[in-house]
Amino acid sequence: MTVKIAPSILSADFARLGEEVKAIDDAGCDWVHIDVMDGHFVPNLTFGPAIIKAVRPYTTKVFDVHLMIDPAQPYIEDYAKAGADIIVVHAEADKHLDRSLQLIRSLGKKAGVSLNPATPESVIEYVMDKLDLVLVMSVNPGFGGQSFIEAQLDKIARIKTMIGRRPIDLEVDGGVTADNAHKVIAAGANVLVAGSAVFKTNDYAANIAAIRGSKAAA
Ligand SMILES: O=C(CO)[C@@H](O)[C@H](O)COP(=O)(O)O
Ligand SMILES: [Fe+2]
Repeated sequence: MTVKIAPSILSADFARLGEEVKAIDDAGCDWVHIDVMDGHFVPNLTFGPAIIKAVRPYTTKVFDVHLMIDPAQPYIEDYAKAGADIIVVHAEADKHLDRSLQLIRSLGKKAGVSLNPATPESVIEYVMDKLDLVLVMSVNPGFGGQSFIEAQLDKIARIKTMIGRRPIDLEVDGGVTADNAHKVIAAGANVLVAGSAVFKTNDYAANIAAIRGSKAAA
């Protein structure tokens, strides 16, 4: 299975965001992960659609937009127009998840749902046919640089079983590093988000390659 790496630009230099997006593209990333936070669903504030639109010309790679906002539904169209390719809403922030997923697809975008660490996988059982991606949060959302919550490995494996042969990506976000990525992949993930592990040094290509090549310590 080919694993995709989606660097989170939450850890990029915001003063040079366009150049940073180009740099991770040049460094061999697969997708660009964009963390949208509202200071309400999560205790932090980040980008709105205007910033996404501004950095869109710096790469042709997939924009994977992780909406940590409540409510999300009224803003979905704005993020679609700004240049998102995948729009991910949080199950906990959406009273009408089924409707949001339908809306995202009706705008011609891929629809994803994200689950906080304490949220059970059962919330996606009746929307499987409307999903293109499931994002398992392996930290509590809001900040980069936190430690991976090991209990999520079991949830990743359960969701992998639920997905079966459906064409649904299984993305894992939070605390993913070259040291633990192999466990996340073994549990069933095929898309890894990494913020601090990619942007920690200037050699983004080496950092991405290290996550891709992650192996258990001998
Ligand atoms: O959605 C989030 C945080 O809420 C993530 O996308 C983080 O930005 C990942 O950062 P690291 O844990 O990899 O540093
Ligand atoms: Fe994220």
